[in-house]
Amino acid sequence: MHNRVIIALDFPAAQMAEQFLDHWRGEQKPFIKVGYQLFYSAGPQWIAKRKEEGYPIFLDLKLHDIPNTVAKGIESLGRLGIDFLTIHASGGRTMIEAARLAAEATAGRERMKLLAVTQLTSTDQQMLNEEIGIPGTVEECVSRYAQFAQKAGADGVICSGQEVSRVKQATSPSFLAVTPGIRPLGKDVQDQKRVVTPARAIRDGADYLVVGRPITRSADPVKSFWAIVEEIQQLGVGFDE
Ligand SMILES: O=C(O)c1cc(=O)[nH]c(=O)n1[C@@H]1O[C@H](COP(=O)(O)O)[C@@H](O)[C@H]1O
Repeated sequence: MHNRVIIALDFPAAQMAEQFLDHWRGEQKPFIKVGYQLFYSAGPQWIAKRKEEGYPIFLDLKLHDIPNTVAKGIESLGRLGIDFLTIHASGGRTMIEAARLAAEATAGRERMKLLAVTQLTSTDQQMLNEEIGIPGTVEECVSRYAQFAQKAGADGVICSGQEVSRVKQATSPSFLAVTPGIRPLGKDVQDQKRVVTPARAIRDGADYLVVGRPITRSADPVKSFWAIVEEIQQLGVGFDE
């Protein structure tokens, strides 16, 4: 169950990320997400090393470009052995298809899973309609993106916990729903807009939670991590681990 909570390692440098991971010494290795802040400074070899040490890795690069460029980028990442990779659903069907083919072509023992970002959890209804220019509700947009992302070959989506049940209805139970924008009760929402608690996200069908600052900025990160794991464990939802 602890691998259902993915820790966003949003740190500026390798050394800081390593110091943070030292808190887990002697504990089971957590599922870690490396975003581009850390990736750009620490580099691909840092990821390969963590993978060798046994960390499950979610590389969050949110690729969004013409199909050929995304495919070539994925080919370059192929040898790192990452478990999850993000691409933007708004790149369209052919971009996602090209990403899938590249992920298959570079797969070792296990193929990386491609997660299509639907609408960022920092986007609210008004921003979607007035700034981004997409009509309709956030839920409608997210479930439409999830449907075409599934048809194009994505393994799942990134969405907020607010849309997760609708995404599962629009796709299938095995299509992954990975939800950032998680805030335990009483925690500061910061720049996030569509937030839910860990329990609500899992109850509504999320497969994985992505949690950054509520753990990384905690005075006791391991305790904060386990508090979230316990909150979802209490729901008694069965996952195949
Ligand atoms: O792709 C992501 O992981 C992502 C998508 C999204 O819509 N919203 C979102 O917050 N994220 C990431 O999830 C993490 C959330 O961090 P906290 O807000 O600190 O919990 C960050 O690393 C974001 O980059």
